[in-house]
Order: sequence, then C-alpha cells, then structure tokens
Amino acid sequence: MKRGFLNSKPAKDRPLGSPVASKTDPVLHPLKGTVPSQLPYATLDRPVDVPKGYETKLNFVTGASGSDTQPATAAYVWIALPQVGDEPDTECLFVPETKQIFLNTSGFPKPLPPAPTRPAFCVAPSPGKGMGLFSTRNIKQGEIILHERPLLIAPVAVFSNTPAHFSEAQIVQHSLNEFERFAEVSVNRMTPQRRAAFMSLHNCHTMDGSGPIVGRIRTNGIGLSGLQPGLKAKTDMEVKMGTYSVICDNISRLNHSCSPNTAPSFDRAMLAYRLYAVRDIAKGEELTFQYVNVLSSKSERSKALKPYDVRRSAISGFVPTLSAWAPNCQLPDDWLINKSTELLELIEKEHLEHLEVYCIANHAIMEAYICLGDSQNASKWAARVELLDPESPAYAKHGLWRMRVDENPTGEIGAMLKLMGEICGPEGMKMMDNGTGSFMLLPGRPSGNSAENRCRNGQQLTG
Ligand SMILES: C[S@@+](CC[C@H](N)C(=O)[O-])C[C@H]1O[C@@H](n2cnc3c(N)ncnc32)[C@H](O)[C@@H]1O
Repeated sequence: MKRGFLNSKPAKDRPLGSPVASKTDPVLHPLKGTVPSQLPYATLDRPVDVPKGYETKLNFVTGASGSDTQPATAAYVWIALPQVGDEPDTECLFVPETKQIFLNTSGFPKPLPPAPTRPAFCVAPSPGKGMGLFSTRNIKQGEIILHERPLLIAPVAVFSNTPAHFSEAQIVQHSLNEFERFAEVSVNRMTPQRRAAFMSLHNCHTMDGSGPIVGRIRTNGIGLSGLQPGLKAKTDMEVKMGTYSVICDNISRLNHSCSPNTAPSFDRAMLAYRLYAVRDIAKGEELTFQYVNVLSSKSERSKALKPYDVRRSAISGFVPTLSAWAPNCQLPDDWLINKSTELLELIEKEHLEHLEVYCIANHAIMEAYICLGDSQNASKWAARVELLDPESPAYAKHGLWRMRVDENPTGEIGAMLKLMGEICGPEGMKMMDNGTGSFMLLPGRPSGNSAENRCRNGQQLTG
C-alpha cells in the first residue's frame, strides 16, 4: 500500500487500518497506547449507537490462495501462517505490508523442531497469580524451554471510522467494539482446539468495555514491533501501526517477575517464539518473564504494571449504587445485578471479601431484585445479608418494592427515587451520587466500620 493512498478517499469510505490519518480529518480515531495493556478503558454503561455508514463493513472475498480472507476494502488481511505441513498455524490479522514481511523473510516458512517427548514445563496454578508455567526438571542457563507457534497475532489497535460528534468515551467504546469485530473473525477461523485454547486464556479486562476477545488480547498479548517497514514511522501513532500483540497458549501463561528466569525471542522465519532460560532454573520453579523494563525505577515499573492489576483497579473504581441505576430508565433492568455480580466475582478471585464493597455489592443485588418485584431472588441474596423469607410480607412493605416496574411505586423511598430521577435525569443523579452511592442511606445498607458490617454469611459466599 502506498503511503497516502488511502488519504485520498473520502473519510466515510476509508477502510480500517489506513496507516496515515489525515490531519484535517477529525473522524478517524485510533485507539491509544503502545501495548494492549495501555489501551484506554471505556466508561459507558450502554452500547454506542453508531449512525448508518460508520460501521466498517466486513464483506470478505477469499484470496487467490484460498487461505486468506480479505475485505473488499482491504486494509487488513486475515491469514493463517506459516502453513507448513500438519503444523499448527497462527491466525494473523495483518496489514498487507506485514504479511509481505513474513513471506519475504529468508527461510520462511521454517518448520518447528520436533516436540520433546517430555516437556520441560507444565501449566499449573500459581498462588495469587492465577495460572503460571513451572519447570518439570532442572534447566540450564541458555537452554530452550519451548518453541511455540502463537494462536493469534493482531494489531494493538485498529482504526475506526467514528462520527465527529462522538464524545471521548463513545470513541473509545466504538473503537473497542470495532477491534472486537475484527479480532472475532480471526478467532472464528481457528481450529476448534485452538479457539478453545484462546478462549480459556485469562481475561482481566472484563469491566472496561473490552469484548471477550479483545480482553484476552489485552491480557495476554506480547508486544512485537517493527512489522511495517513500508512506513517510516515519524509519529507515535505510526510506530503503533507496526506493533502487534502475539497471543500464545503457553507463553501467555507466564507471570511477570522483575527478576525473571526466562526470555522469549521471536523467530520470524519459523513464526514461533523460543523461550529460553536466562539462568539456571531448578525443577518445580515458576517460570517468569518481564512484562516491563526491569531496569526502570521502582515507581516507573509499578506505573507500567498498573494495568495488569486491573482486577484491583476495577474493584477500587466501582461501587454498585442503587441510585445510579434504579431511577435511570436508560439502563437495562439487569444492569445493577450484572455489574454487582461481576464485582463479586472479581473480589472473590482476589480474596478481598473483607472489603466493605463486598457487602455493598451483595446488598445492591438484593435491592435490585426488590426493585424488580422479584422476592424469590431477592430472598436468595437477602439470605446473605438479612435472611428474609421470600413469602415474607416484609417485601411488599419494603420502601423499594417494585419501584423499577410500577408506574407509581407504593414504597416511600422508591417513589422518592423515581421522582428524583425524573427531575434530575440520569446525569443529575450521577452528579448527586458522585459515584459513591452515599447520598442516600437506604434501609439495611451497611455503613461505617467494614469489619463490623461484614455479611453475616460471608463464609458461605466464598465457599
Ligand atoms: C498474561 S497473564 C499471565 C497468566 C495468568 N496468570 C493466567 O492465569 O493465565 C497476565 C495476568 O496474570 C496475573 N499476573 C501476572 N504476573 C503476576 C504477578 N507477578 N503477580 C500477580 N499476578 C500476576 C495478572 O492477573 C495478569 O493480568
């Protein structure tokens, strides 16, 4: 693709992946960030309405070789490489220049070496870190531990054609949605086993607007740069255009260490990673590699690692508030239940059930069911906080009873919340609430000392 070629097209027709965005064109908004973990987080609670003509069409034609898939407005190609005998292939979402780089690499396609009869590693749980890789024998410094052909190589971001009136949050969400659609094509092209392996990878981007595939790319992608030499990168954005994320079944299971014992090196001709030991490793030791520059200062390292701590950031960044949802008819009826359930799962994964927000999330689900007039489910959740019988007349007397489903709720608090919602609108409610849920003390809501207010059945919840 010639530099500037795509710029001559009207913005509306411009395909994704145009490497150079015209300075005068305000409608193309690339994702920011150089590595997947630095992509921005979306903050919208509902889907972005994309006006007609702005969703990129994925109308494919099959390439001459029958092996690659190409949209009619080709800015990206979906191709399986390197196609050596019965060996596994990597699904690649490439700009055409990147595909060419691989095809032109001397020695490409180079077969993988025969797999050892007894692998030097295994995948096993690593306390506090999810899964990890461990050595199954003593490994000498410099020894190759494994060769691995990736499951997927995808750009760190795709360009999306975005209406000029979109807010920053809408741009981010729209870009994430478009990235998800593009990456989904690659995942659908995988063999069932490789797709299952991809989907079983860890995803810590579950609450930031990323779809399930982009979330996994962002969690597990290893950065690979310099794959677009046709473009002499002058700007940060152009550098990013040649940067890809590589997602592997095994190597992506490596956890981070600031004193790692392995390093991966990418062999372009083989289209595979080689993982080698950087020092002697004892049998049973966890294999680690560095996610960040280990020679940077402690504060720089912790800043760079922050996105990997997304579970904790997500937990600290969200309090499920009844007032943010109950009077807001733009949010779906199951919004608070889903958000609180996701939060509970994160808290349980991090073993942080002692936090007050754990109690609050349980409570929020119970209250949401009360607002929906569902005493059966409210009771299930109430059992964790207050042990109510679903037949209890207490429900009908509850101040929030059916406030989401009745035009004129009988409960005092429900009626008041509804009225406030009508007067202030969703934005006004958000401002009052200030994201804390504290502007109004609802019946039974835990407050004050978190230790004293722990759910009575906390033990049962974590089991
Ligand atoms: C690429 S995955 C590594 C494999 C992952 N542990 C798994 O279960 O599949 C990255 C995620 O692993 C976890 N992780 C990696 N290194 C860690 C460390 N040193 N301490 C705690 N968690 C870590 C974080 O949740 C991070 O988002």
